[in-house]
Amino acid sequence: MAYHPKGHTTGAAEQRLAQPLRIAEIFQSRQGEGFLTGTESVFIRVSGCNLRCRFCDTPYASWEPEGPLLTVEEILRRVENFPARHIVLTGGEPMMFPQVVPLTRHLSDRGYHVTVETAGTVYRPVQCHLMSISPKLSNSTPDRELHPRWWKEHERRRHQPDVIRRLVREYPYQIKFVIDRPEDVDEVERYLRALAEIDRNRVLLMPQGTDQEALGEKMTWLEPICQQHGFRLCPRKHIEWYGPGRGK
Ligand SMILES: C[S@@+](CC[C@H](N)C(=O)[O-])C[C@H]1O[C@@H](n2cnc3c(N)ncnc32)[C@H](O)[C@@H]1O
Ligand SMILES: Nc1nc2[nH]cc(C(=O)O)c2c(=O)[nH]1
Ligand code: SF4
Ligand SMILES: [Mg+2]
Repeated sequence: MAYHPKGHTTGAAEQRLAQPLRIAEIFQSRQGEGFLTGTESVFIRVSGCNLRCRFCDTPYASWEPEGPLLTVEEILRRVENFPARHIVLTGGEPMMFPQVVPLTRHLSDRGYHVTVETAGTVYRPVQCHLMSISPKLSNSTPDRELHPRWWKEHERRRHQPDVIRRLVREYPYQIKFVIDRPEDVDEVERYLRALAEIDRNRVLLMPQGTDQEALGEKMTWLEPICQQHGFRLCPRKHIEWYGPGRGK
């Protein structure tokens, strides 16, 4: 137990909540993915992830987490320097960190619309208006020979059906699957059969890729697959608008 200046003690949970968060970047851009595509938003990218996707487009927030440690108060101050009224809390994996609970509460109290981008492996009672879940399929697993430890941890952690069930029960949501090969859609269908509570109208299929060339090639076969299966296509518009790279 730690001494608290107001005269009472604080427990370990309270102490963790007061710890600063590592933040890879805070920037304003247009939401490029999902139901709110096109909406001007402030992106808060938390550094650190419990998974290691082979294709992760933000390795500076997962494989090699970067950025300064900022308190919730400092994050709120920085966010208020931007005009947008929508927030996208992303990462890395924001739901790993208990501080996102007070952060989302303060943002919502200040009138922001809050989207949380998560792989859906950890539950926390955040206060958000859209839970944007991107469950990780088998195509995300890193190479077993190159990364034996992360191969094992990734496989153990990536599929948490009880967390997904709770998130879709408690929040307005969208589900974005990353599709690398046409066969991945069979895995999506098996996934949705096993989690019958997911509404197919809320499912989007997103091509795997970090540049417009790769995304464009995959969309030639993904678009007709989406039509056949009745899923929405999620083209990752920010890459078309701004190109690859950080902070956009
Ligand atoms: C960097 S992740 C951060 C949030 C959370 N860790 C997650 O994976 O949902 C943000 C979004 O980018 C997607 N993503 C990451 N790398 C990608 C890639 N190479 N191609 C397509 N989508 C990708 C994720 O699936 C997720 O929807
Ligand atoms: N423009 C833009 N839209 C996004 N939507 C989700 C993103 C993310 O990295 O979570 C993202 C991003 O990084 N940039
Ligand atoms: S879960 Fe998200 S942030 Fe983590 S490695 Fe996968 S895509 Fe990157
Ligand atoms: Mg992104």
